Amino acid sequence: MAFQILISDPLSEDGIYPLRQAEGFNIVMETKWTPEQLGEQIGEFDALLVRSQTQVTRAIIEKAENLKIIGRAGVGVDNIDLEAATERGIIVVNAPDGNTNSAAEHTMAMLMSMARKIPQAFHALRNKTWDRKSYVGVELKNKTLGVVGLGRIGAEVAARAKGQRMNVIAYDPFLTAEKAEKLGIDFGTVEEVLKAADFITVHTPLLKETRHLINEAAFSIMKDGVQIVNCARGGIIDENALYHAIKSKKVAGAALDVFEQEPMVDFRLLDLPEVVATPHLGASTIEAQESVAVDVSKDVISFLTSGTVRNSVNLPSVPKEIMAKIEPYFELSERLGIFLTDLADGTAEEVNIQYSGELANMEVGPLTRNTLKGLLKRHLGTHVNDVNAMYLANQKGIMVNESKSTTSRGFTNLITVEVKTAKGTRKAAGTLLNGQGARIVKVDDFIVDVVPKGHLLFIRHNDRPGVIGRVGTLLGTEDVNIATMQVGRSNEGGAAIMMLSIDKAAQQSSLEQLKNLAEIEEVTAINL
Ligand SMILES: NC(=O)c1ccc[n+]([C@@H]2O[C@H](COP(=O)([O-])OP(=O)(O)OC[C@H]3O[C@@H](n4cnc5c(N)ncnc54)[C@H](O)[C@@H]3O)[C@@H](O)[C@H]2O)c1
Ligand SMILES: O=C(O)[C@H](O)COP(=O)(O)O
Repeated sequence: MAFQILISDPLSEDGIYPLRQAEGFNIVMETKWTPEQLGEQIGEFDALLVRSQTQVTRAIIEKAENLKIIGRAGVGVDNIDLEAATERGIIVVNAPDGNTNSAAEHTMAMLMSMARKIPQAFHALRNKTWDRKSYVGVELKNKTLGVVGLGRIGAEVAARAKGQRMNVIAYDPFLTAEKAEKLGIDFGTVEEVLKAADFITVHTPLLKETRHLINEAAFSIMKDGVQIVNCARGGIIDENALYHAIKSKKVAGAALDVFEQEPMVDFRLLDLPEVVATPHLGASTIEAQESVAVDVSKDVISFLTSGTVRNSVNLPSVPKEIMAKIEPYFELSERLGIFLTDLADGTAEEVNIQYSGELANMEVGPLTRNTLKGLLKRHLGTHVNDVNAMYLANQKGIMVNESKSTTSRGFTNLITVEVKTAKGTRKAAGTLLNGQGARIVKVDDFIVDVVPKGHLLFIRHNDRPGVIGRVGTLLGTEDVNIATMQVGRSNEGGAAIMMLSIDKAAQQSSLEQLKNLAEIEEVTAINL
C-alpha cells in the first residue's frame, strides 16, 4: 500500500518532484484546510509536509494515528509542537540550509530599504507626490551592525554587511573568538552588542529564551536613533515595546518581515512612517522554495523507506559513515532490551549500558535508544521508537547511564546492559560475532552462547545430579521441543543455569510445573 503524504502549505512543485516520481507515495495537497478539517483528516496520513503556516498543534498530533514524519520545508519549527511529536514517536525534519541565502539577501534588502526609506518614498511617488526632503536616509558605511544570533543566516548577513563596509559586532552563545576573527567581526555580550550598534538585526530561533529578547529594557540601552531589523521570527522583538520606542524617537527605523501573529492582525506598527515591512517573505524565492522542498521530500522518502534522515529536529543526527558502522548492532541492542524486560522482575528504575571494545570509539546514542526501545516496548506497545524511547524513559523516571571501556574481555565488541528494579539487578551482555550475527554471551554472571531470537527459557537451579534430565523430560511430556541447551554453573554443587531455546512458546502451565521441580529456583520465558 502506498504511503499517504499530506502537503498542507504551498510547496514548490519542482521541489516535491522527488516525492512525485518515487514509487509508493500518494500525495494529497490541501493548503486550505481549517485546523478542524486537518484534525479530522490527519489520521490517514503517514507524512505531513508544512511551511510556517500550518500550526501542527498537540491536538492535531494526538489525532495523527498513522503519522510517522513531519517535514518542515524551511528552518523554523516553532509552528510544530515538538514535545507532542516526540512523545508520539513522530520524527520532525526540517531543511536548515535551503533558504539561508534567500533569508540573508532579504535581510540586507530590508536593511537598505529601511536606511534609505525606499518603500516610503515609492509609496509617496505612487501617490503622485515628488518629495525629496522627507526621505533623506543614512549610509551603512562605517556604521556598526549588531547581529544577535550568528548561525547560518546571521553569519551570511555579517559577511554581506562587511561588503557594505559596516563594522559588525555579534552575540551568539556559540560564537568563539576564532570564528569571530575568521569572519572579521567583533563579538560581545548581548548588552554590549545592543549598546554598540547603529543597526541591529536578530537571527535567533524563537524559543522561550528568545521571546521578547528585544524588549523595553533592551531598547533603553540602545543608541538613540538605532534602526532594527527582524527577518527571523515574530516575537523575538516585543512589538508593543517597539511601537513605543519608535513613538519616543528612540528607534529611528524598523524593518519587519515577521510578526507576533501571522497572518498579521494588529497593523498599528505599519501606521508608523519609520516602519517598512514584508509579509514573511524571507524564504520566498524560487531557488529557496525548490531547495527546501527537495530536502524535506528526500528525507520523507528515506525515512519511510529505510528509517534514515539527514535533518532531524527531535532526534540527534548521526553522520552517514558513523551510522553505517553502528547499524549492525541495532538488532542486538534492541533484543538485549527485550531480553532484560522479560528477565527482570518489576519495572526498570535504572539502566546501565556499557559499550566495550571497538564500540568504545563509536557514537553509541542510537544503540542506547534501541536498547531502551526494546526495554519499553513490551509494556508500552509498538509506538515506542527511536524518536521517543529516551523521552519515554525519562518520563517514566528511568535513570539511563552510558559508559565505555576499551577492554572487552576477549570480545571485539560487547554491549552489557544492566537493569535495576525494586526487586534486584539483572544483566545480559551481547556481541556481534564476525559473520555469524548476534549472540548473548552472558546472563547475570554466567557465560552462555545464545542466538537472541525466538523462544528462550532461562532456568536458574542448584547444581545437583538429575535436574537437567528432569527439565528435559518435563518439556518433552509437555510437547515442547528443545532446539539448543546451554548449561553453566558458578562452582560444583553451587548456583547453576540452563539457557534453552525451544521451538514454540511454553504454556504457562508448563512453566509452573518446571518451577515446581526440585532444585529449580527460577524459570523465565523470554520471547524475542
Ligand atoms: N523570514 C524568513 O522567511 C526566514 C527564513 C529562514 C529562516 N528564518 C528564521 O531565521 C532564524 C535563524 O535561522 P538560521 O538558519 O540562521 O538558524 P541557525 O540555527 O543556524 O542559527 C540560529 C542561531 O541563534 C543562536 N541563538 C540561540 N539562542 C540565542 C540567544 N538567546 N541569543 C543569541 N543567539 C542565540 C544559535 O546559537 C544559533 O547560532 C530562525 O528563527 C528561522 O526560523 C526566517
Ligand atoms: O523559518 C523559515 O524557514 C522561514 O521563516 C520560512 O518560512 P516559510 O516557509 O513559511 O516561508
